[in-house]
Amino acid sequence: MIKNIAFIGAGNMAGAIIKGLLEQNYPAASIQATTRTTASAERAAAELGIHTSTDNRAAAEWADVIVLAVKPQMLQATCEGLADSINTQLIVSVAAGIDTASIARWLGNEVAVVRSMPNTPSQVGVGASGLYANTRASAADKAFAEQIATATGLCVWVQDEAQMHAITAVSGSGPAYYFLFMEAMIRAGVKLGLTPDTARQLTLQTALGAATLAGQVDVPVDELKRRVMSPGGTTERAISAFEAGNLPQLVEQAMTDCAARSQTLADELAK
Ligand SMILES: NC(=O)C1=CN([C@@H]2O[C@H](COP(=O)(O)OP(=O)(O)OC[C@H]3O[C@@H](n4cnc5c(N)ncnc54)[C@H](O)[C@@H]3O)[C@@H](O)[C@H]2O)C=CC1
Ligand SMILES: O=C(O)[C@@H]1CCC=N1
Repeated sequence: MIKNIAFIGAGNMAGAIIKGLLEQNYPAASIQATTRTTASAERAAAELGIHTSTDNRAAAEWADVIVLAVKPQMLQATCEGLADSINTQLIVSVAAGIDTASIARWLGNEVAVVRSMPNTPSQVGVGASGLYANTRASAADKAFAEQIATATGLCVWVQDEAQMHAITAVSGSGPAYYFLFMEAMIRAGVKLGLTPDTARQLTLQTALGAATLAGQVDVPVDELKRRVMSPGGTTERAISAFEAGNLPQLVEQAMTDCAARSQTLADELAK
């Protein structure tokens, strides 16, 4: 189904979703976005090929669906500025932390709100989004939010809004963990004598191969790991070094800190 979608904020995340939608042939004429300054609106229009402006209210009034894609710290002021322009539009918020009750309150209460936690691979059709809907959202609202999410990748619904913090820790922030790991592997490959280009190509293809294999065979990831590790061979040494450095515990700590930050944003900004 085609509806008019206004993105309030046209930064990294909105840009990734818009590119993903356009890639799926969603009509550019049915997407608008706003930014804070005229210069950034012009940049976004040139990059995305859609109508942009700095007029949140005009975009909201044009839209059937409003995607809130500003920083969490900007969300309250942005919603309060939009409140008079909200009638029957569906609100989709991608802001980390902030709960649907706060968003509805800032917009005037009787509002259907779907909270989405997408990630930047949405830009190339392999995003992963977690969705939660408030009780005002109809089946049609949920279906449209799901349409946006599935146009850009995989999506899962949660019934307990508190789980959005964990989703942020797994998939919202997750791409950055893999990029950090790739960065480290490329650097180590170069240190071991490869050219930067060769190290990069092999690292990226290996990440893609591992994720594709894990997704396509019905084998748990620990068993897939074991199948790479010949007893007394090379991989065993690498895995031993990761375990000696407590990599699994470090990952757990990082994700616990990430989820806690999401909760703190909610506590601080959504009073
Ligand atoms: N970057 C990511 O990987 C992800 C980000 N998010 C969420 O997406 C939201 C946006 O994050 P990013 O895109 O990374 O930030 P960003 O800084 O790249 O983009 C923010 C955008 O908001 C615009 N903006 C600021 N104030 C505005 C206002 N009053 N009216 C209209 N536009 C305004 C800016 O001009 C900019 O285009 C955040 O709430 C974040 O929690 C969610 C999932 C993943
Ligand atoms: O780092 C952040 O706060 C946002 C939310 C999830 C990914 N990026």
